[in-house]
This record gives sequence, structure tokens and C-alpha cells, in this order.
Amino acid sequence: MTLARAVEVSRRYQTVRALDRVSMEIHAGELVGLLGPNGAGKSTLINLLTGLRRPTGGRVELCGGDPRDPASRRHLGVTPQETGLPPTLRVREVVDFVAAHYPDPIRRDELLDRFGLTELAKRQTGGLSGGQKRRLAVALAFVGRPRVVLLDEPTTGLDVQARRALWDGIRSFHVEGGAVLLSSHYLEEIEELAQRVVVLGGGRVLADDTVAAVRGMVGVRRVSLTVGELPPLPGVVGVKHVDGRTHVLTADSDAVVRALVTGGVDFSDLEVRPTSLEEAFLALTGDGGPAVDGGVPGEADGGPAGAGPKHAVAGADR
Ligand SMILES: Nc1ncnc2c1ncn2[C@@H]1O[C@H](COP(=O)(O)OP(=O)(O)OP(=O)(O)O)[C@@H](O)[C@H]1O
Repeated sequence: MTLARAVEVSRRYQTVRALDRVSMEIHAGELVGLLGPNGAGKSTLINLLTGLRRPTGGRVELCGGDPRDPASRRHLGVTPQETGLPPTLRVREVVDFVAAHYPDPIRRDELLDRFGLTELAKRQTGGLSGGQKRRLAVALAFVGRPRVVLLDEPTTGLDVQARRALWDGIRSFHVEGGAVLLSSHYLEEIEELAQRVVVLGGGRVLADDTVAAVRGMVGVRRVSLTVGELPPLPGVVGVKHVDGRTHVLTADSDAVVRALVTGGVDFSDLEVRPTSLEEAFLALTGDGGPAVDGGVPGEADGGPAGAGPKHAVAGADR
């Protein structure tokens, strides 16, 4: 069953084309990652699916209807990118307030426990840390026992522990059959949680597949070595220098190794391995990409030439 759908959806803001004929679906029970650099169109897509904005082309559906119709949103839970909480209310009061809007809300204690908020139940939200507020804001999306939850960068600004607490809450909802769309700059997060990943870039869907398949599509490998100057090498997508090691991202690791050997390059400790999703992402989008958590910021030297997404829906340059 399809719970949310975008069909050839476009959205313009004056001269900015935020989304350009985007099609994607979220089915019951799926946990889908929405990945893309700043300005890719992630929030715009979520805003269209939640009925906050209208598409300028194409159509969106939520639970079989128009998301702008309140009846379609009855089974929806959302946490937008920015939220506000009434500062004088206590955590448990905020949960009760939101729960009062639903016919069959989740028990407050259960919700707080799922999201690691039990200890904070009696605290006024104005006194919570930024990360604690964010966890509460995300937990509130689940109060009404939704069928589908859309989370716009739920863990931005959270430390590792808080992020894990949130992941646990999201996972427990998913295990019980709930569908989730979660946008993120954190590729490790998508890898950790999602079955499917939709990669957006420049308002277009660059790929829509399993995490493993997206990595496979890019086909980029990382050749790591200790070396001085590098000669020109075939199929190189990017070069990084980290702690005295040189990491070459390439579409053809065999050709790179052959070129190193035949070119008489003085190198040591050569290692070839598959890319992380982060690297796949950089190769798909062909730019520096977003700030990534715990990873090396984008240092791709060039576009995806030679390593372009073989089966991606659309090239980044279109
Ligand atoms: N209200 C608006 N008015 C004008 N332009 C907008 C508006 N909202 C978004 N945009 C533009 O549309 C494009 C897509 O923005 P969007 O916020 O959807 O991207 P995003 O992928 O969510 O980015 P981020 O990761 O930075 O949140 C950007 O170029 C942005 O500047």
C-alpha cells in the first residue's frame, strides 16, 4: 500500500526550481532515507507531502488523498526542520497536549521511554538543551500512532548518544509496521536505519534504490596509499589527503593500480576497498555535498565524469 506519493512533482519559488519532476513513493512499513546536499529540495518535498505547500507541477498524494485535506493527514506524523515548544510547559504536559488531539494516542510513559525522555518528563521545555528539545519534537510526531512519519533532518545537532536514542525510537515504530521518510545529511544515519534511499540533487531524483544498490551504482572504489606526488590517473572522481595517506576515489581501481605500477610511482601500503555511502553520495552529486558527521567533508576534485551514476535516474548535471 502506498502511503505517500509524488508524481512528476515540480516546485518553483520565483526563479528557483526547488524540485524538478520528482517522482517517488513511500509504502506501508518502509523506512526510506532522503539524502541530499543543502538546497537539494528535501524540505520542499516533505512540505509538499505534508500539505504545507502546493506543487507548481505534478501531484502529491498522502494516504490516498490530497495532503492539503485534513482527512488525509489523520495518519501522518511530522517533525519539520524547525520546531518550537512552549517554554513553560513541562515535557509530559507537551506530550499530553499533543495527545489530546488524537483519538488513540500512544501512552505518554511509553513514548517517553521509547525516545529516552523519561528522566526529563517533569522538566519545563524552556530549560531543555537543544538536543533534548529536538528529541522531544521528534517524539511528538509519533504520539497519534501515525501510519507514516516524515522527519526533516531529525538528528541535526544531536550528539551521538542522543542520536542513538532517537534512532531507537524511530526503529521501534518501524518494527511495529510504521512507515518513515527521514531526510538527513548523515549518511551513516541512512545506512543505519533505512532500507531504501532516495538521493536528491538539484531538485531531481538522482537515485532511488537500496543503500547497497546506490553504492553499487556508483561503483566508486577507494584506493588508499602512502605516496608523494600523484601522476594523472584514469577515472578519478576525487582525491583526499588524510593523516599522511592519499585516498583516490575512482571508477576503475584496477586501471589506477596499473597506472601507479607502470608509471613507476613510489608508493607503499596500497589498499583498495569499496566506498562508504558518503563517498557514493559525493560521486552521485558530483559536488562537495553536505557537512557530514564523523566523516571527511567533501573533497571531490571533479564531477562524476567517468564514474557517473550508471543506473541513477538522472545525472547530477541535468
Ligand atoms: N520559501 C522559499 N522561497 C524561495 N526559495 C526557497 C524557499 N524554500 C526553499 N527555497 C529554495 O529551494 C531550494 C531547495 O530548498 P530546500 O530547503 O527544499 O532544500 P533542502 O534539501 O531541504 O536543503 P537543506 O539540507 O539545506 O535543508 C533551495 O535553493 C532553496 O533556497
